Amino acid sequence: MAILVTGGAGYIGSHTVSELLDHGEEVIVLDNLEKGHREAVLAQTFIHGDVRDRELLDQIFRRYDVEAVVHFAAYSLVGDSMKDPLAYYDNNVAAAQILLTKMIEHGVKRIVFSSTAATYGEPRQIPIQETDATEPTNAYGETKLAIEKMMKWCEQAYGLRFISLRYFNAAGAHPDGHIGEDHDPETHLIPIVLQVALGQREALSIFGDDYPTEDGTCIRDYVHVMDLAQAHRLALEKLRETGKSGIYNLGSGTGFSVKQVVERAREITGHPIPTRVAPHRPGDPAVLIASSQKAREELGWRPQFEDLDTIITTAWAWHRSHPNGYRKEEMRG
Ligand SMILES: NC(=O)c1ccc[n+]([C@@H]2O[C@H](COP(=O)([O-])OP(=O)(O)OC[C@H]3O[C@@H](n4cnc5c(N)ncnc54)[C@H](O)[C@@H]3O)[C@@H](O)[C@H]2O)c1
Ligand SMILES: O=c1ccn([C@@H]2O[C@H](COP(=O)(O)OP(=O)(O)O[C@H]3O[C@H](CO)[C@@H](O)[C@H](O)[C@H]3O)[C@@H](O)[C@H]2O)c(=O)[nH]1
Repeated sequence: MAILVTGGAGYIGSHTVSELLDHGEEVIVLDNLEKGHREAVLAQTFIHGDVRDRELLDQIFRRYDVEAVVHFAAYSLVGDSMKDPLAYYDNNVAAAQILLTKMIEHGVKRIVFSSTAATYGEPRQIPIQETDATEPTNAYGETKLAIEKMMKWCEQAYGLRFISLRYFNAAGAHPDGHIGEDHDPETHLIPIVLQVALGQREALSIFGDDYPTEDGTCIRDYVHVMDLAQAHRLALEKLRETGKSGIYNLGSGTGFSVKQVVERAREITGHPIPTRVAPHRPGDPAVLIASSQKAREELGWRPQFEDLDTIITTAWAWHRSHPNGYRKEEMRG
């Protein structure tokens, strides 16, 4: 029996595929490579195609004995989603609707889904718990929440079993150094900070220093990508063993401001990392910090790379050895 991983050529998907392979799972990756990288795909079976391609999904589900789907494929940028929400409804909500339809048609009833802290919006309490109100402040979070609700109704109607993992801010790289984060254009804080340290950018633009936080910059909960990968493996096991659906936060439980991240990166890289203050980015909540107690208790999640220094150190090792991401050899050659 195989696990179908959509978006397995992307950042979190590729690290999760690595984790699943290390634990003896058979993995099939489906990715359209719009954002992902062929070089990041560690699975033996790679299908280059789109989740919205109904015929392709029919072929995949007919040909392979798929036990469960891990669904990463999506658009995932807060700022982008405010400029073009319809693209997010198409690639996130419509794509999930097609995927779920085909899963149900072919009798595949287990899914682990990449959800997000952005489903909560501006939190009413910190740390955020799964039972807290979900009022997204950006279109991206809204699309992920819509998919969670779609899965809930599919459970009632068709017996789908789902685990939705609401990640906070994914960061870091595989400790082996062979895969890491490579988005183009890069918009995420930690890789941008490290690109400044590498001399690829002049300075970091801090999106607002007048938020209601101690130093005025946004606070986020950074969680190591390998810890996210572990949680997906455990979620699959949980679905197999209990058949119980659920929603789980995944974060470290500790928040760091943009300025604090820059400070730690200065220390670790030995580079001054200049910054300048820029306007707020639309859709950004001031503070997002997770309570991940439920994941620890019910999934048995045990993060191994919890502190920010480990996150930045593994990311720095990847960026230094792959200054142009997966295009390293090509650029040199
Ligand atoms: N990076 C984060 O901090 C973060 C936090 C919370 C949730 N998430 C979610 O985790 C998932 C993965 O995020 P990531 O940072 O690895 O992003 P990513 O862009 O690196 O990976 C997404 C992958 O999906 C592929 N893809 C997108 N649309 C597709 C489609 N229609 N058909 C086939 N393939 C398609 C892309 O080519 C890419 O390889 C996303 O669903 C995202 O919303 C990410
Ligand atoms: O050049 C930059 C980039 C980011 N930031 C700030 O840094 C923080 C983190 O930003 P970023 O790394 O872009 O992540 P988020 O916008 O918080 O979103 C990430 O984390 C969310 C969960 O919290 C996920 O849902 C998203 O998919 C993922 O992109 C935010 O306060 C940004 O305003 C800057 O100040 N300057």
